[in-house]
Amino acid sequence: MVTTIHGTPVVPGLAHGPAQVTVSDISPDALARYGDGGHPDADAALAAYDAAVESVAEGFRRKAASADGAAAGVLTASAGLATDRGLRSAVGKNLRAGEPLLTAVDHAVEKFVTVFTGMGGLMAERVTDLRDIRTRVVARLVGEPEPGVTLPDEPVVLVATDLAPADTAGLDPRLVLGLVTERGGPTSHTAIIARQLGIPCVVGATGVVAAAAGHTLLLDGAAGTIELDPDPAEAADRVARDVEERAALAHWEGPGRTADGHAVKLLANVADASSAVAAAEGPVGGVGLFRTELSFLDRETEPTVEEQTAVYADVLAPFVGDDRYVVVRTLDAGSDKPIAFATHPDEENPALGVRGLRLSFTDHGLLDRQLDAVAAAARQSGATTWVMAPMVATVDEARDFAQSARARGLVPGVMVEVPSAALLADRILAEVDFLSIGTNDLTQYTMAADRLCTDLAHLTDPWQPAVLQLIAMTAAAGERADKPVGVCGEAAADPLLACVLVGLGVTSLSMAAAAVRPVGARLATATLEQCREMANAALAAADPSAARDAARAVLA
Ligand SMILES: C=C(OP(=O)(O)O)C(=O)O
Ligand SMILES: [Mg+2]
Repeated sequence: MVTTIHGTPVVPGLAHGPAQVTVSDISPDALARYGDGGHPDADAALAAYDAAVESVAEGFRRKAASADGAAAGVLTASAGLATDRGLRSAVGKNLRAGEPLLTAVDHAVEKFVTVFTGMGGLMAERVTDLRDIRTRVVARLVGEPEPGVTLPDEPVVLVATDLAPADTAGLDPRLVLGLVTERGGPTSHTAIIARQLGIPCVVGATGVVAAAAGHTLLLDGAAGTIELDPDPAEAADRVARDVEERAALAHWEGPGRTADGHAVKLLANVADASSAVAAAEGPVGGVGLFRTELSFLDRETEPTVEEQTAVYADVLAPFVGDDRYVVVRTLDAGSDKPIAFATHPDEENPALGVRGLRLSFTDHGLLDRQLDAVAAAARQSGATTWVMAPMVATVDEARDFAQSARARGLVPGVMVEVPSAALLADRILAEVDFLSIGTNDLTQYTMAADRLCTDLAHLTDPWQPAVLQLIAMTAAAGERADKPVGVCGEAAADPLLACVLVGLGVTSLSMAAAAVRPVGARLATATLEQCREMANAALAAADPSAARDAARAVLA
């Protein structure tokens, strides 16, 4: 019987290939097994060191050959550092003094670390590289895979405990057919990058690292499953059908609607002018979330109104006309998005602290100046512009924001990210013109689980029935008030969940531009009645996995 491991599905698609296991630590068992290495003398131990170092350096050289610019330079320098003669002679000296090989390497590297640290500046920065080289050499010696992502020669399914941003950013979808991690949730860094690259991905797959090495995997990014050594012919057949289906998705051109013609606005989440220009080329009805704070991550001081106006106008400009509109979110500084000029320092618990709209409690000028800039950018560009506030928890907050926005001729809305806002959706909608549900934070606050905490990935899952219930309440309030209620968290990018959200009554879905076609194509296969059935089935399920199965069963 085929062994199947379950995780959280993140990017739909099938991937079939050998597992390449990426580890961040060398297992204590492997170190213990290696012991003193059993080398007959110092020369034999040094020869083993040379062979390990050469493999590590060769790995760096291969990576450098397929990288460009600064990355290639760094990798070539690492290859040079690994084979450094001074380091080799320090290892040799320690061996001749009677140290076992692993200790000799450790002590030699630490000696160089001390020297480099003392030199300061650029040399001190190489300390991290030195320690990375030591780990790689030790891994080679004890017969474990090198930590970090090593570039595969043939297409693989990449398996890791977790991936660093630098590891994921450079992944080549032609060589990495699929991605599976033990840790991380749907909003983790790995998930976001995989979605952008369109690589089928499952996260939170407990036990996969230990189980996958040496096996061929069939990863199903829609079901969240990883099958070990499936029947090759059957797997190849399933993958071929999936490739065909995905190719069909790539041709979906909108507009967003269900199979029976119920219209749903499909919008893009953007961070700056270049992502706005790219998104505008796709089949989107506009922007459902412009995260303004991301333009100011490196600013020490608040940008002037004129500076802000220029930034916002560049994002608005590509969306003028064609019934398109842009929802600008005011600064969501604080917690996971620290902004030097706005974030309150030294908070005990920043996720529950002064973030988002709460910054205006003590500094209303910050919000006023931003709204002045958004209004000026709207006039300059001629784009239909809505504004919304993040982290709204009370009706008073919504009213205050709406007054400030309307005074400048802007259409006001608020995000529903805090359960209190969902519970009070009717009363909040009496103050504003639309709601946008931020499922990333709504899930975090509903489940009391830090969205960045990889150990709680099963809780930070928007398929949690409690989260779906709050979305249902919010959408129902929108229907009663006849005002739009959208979703702009990562949940909107999940094609199956998108159908559920529409069934719950959500009127627009905003997501990474790369997700729009798969979501649009899936939505076009379900009638509104089926979406409602999926929503009811998901709401009634006991947990996220049962909710997914129940929703899928409606379409089967
Ligand atoms: C869209 C959201 O906002 P952010 O991810 O920027 O916090 C959200 O919380 O779902
Ligand atoms: Mg949020």
